[in-house]
Amino acid sequence: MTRTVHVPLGARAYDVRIGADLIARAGAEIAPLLHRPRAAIITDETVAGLHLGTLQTALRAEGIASKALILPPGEATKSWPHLTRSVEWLLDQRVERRDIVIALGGGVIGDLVGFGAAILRRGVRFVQMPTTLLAQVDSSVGGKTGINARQGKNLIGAFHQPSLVLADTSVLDTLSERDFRAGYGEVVKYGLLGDAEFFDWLEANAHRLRDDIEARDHAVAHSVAMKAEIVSRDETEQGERALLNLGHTFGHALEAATGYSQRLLHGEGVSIGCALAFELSARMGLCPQETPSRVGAHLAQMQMPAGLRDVPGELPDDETLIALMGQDKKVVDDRLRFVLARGIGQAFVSDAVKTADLHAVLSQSR
Ligand SMILES: NC(=O)c1ccc[n+]([C@@H]2O[C@H](COP(=O)([O-])OP(=O)(O)OC[C@H]3O[C@@H](n4cnc5c(N)ncnc54)[C@H](O)[C@@H]3O)[C@@H](O)[C@H]2O)c1
Ligand SMILES: O=C(O)C(=O)C[C@@H](O)[C@H](O)[C@H](O)COP(=O)(O)O
Ligand SMILES: [Zn+2]
Repeated sequence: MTRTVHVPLGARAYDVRIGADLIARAGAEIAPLLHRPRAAIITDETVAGLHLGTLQTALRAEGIASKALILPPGEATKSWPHLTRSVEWLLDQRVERRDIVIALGGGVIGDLVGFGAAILRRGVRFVQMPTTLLAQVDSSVGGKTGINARQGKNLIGAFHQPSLVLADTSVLDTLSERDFRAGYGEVVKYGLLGDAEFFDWLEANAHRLRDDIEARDHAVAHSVAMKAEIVSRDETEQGERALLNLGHTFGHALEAATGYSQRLLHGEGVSIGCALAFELSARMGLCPQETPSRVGAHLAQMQMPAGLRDVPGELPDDETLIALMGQDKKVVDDRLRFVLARGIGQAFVSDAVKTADLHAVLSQSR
């Protein structure tokens, strides 16, 4: 069964199609968007080895010719050199303003290619074909695109909505345990930020997501529907959309501190960040201590990292981590703003965090 979530953004509205074997049906899904029968695909080496052939065959079956650029896998690819390489390759392919670029891969490829599409000839359309759990529940939807800087995560980018998202949930079978688990960090985030019932469901069912396609499709579709609702009300993060950043002030600082390396994946940073945001909320008297304990118990049950102690190797001191948080895009007038919570599913944005509480939460988790 294929589920469809519509993202109602007026002239930039699009569908997110979710279900098994969508890559094999991609030609028919994409053909109506094309003005001429050709498409440029950008992907990474791992995904190319596993799924590019299926995509190109599906396009060919509909008479669509395609060329592919294959980039190295990993967070380091979300950087200037690979942006330059991608955009220059697209220009070499003579991709025109009415053509379509396909991003086939995880959040790294989606963010990079989406940004490339945003700036190519001042904006060409693109299709997200997310192949990780993280990309299917989060990064392929909502139009945040960009690359990392030495100074911080996603600091160079643009809002550029895709024209279509095809989330083939069967491709998650080939994902490593670690990447699947990291993606779960963004799934659990939705329950924690705004849907206590979904968190209850995850407590009971999350262990089934890896092997049970029905449970997986439900979790992906529910997450995407939540994101679509928030994004449709606040496309460019003037307010409510910041809730989707739960856990990210901590997580992004940790990713920068570990050099965007395999030491800490984005979803792992988000998992740690969510745990710390709830600890901070309890310390500030916003919610009872039982709430972070419940969050921590679920993360432990799912074998998710939940503290600084779970990051392998040395981390910088608290001052350095807090300085890294200073580059967060939620900062206003030099003041950090955190997503905190009054309970599970009751997140809000606050600029009232005392540095002493921040230090206490960070050092307690080392
Ligand atoms: N734009 C947004 O709204 C948004 C939201 C969340 C995260 N992000 C960004 O997403 C990125 C993380 O994305 P990610 O976790 O998907 O990482 P990723 O793109 O690096 O993918 C993780 C790994 O899985 C491999 N892979 C991908 N699909 C596979 C498959 N089906 N089978 C086997 N291996 C596969 C990749 O090659 C890679 O090695 C971060 O840069 C983060 O900042 C963006
Ligand atoms: O879509 C959003 O909005 C999010 O915040 C989703 C996050 O999971 C994602 O990691 C996003 O890229 C972070 O945004 P940023 O503005 O803090 O870079
Ligand atoms: Zn994220």
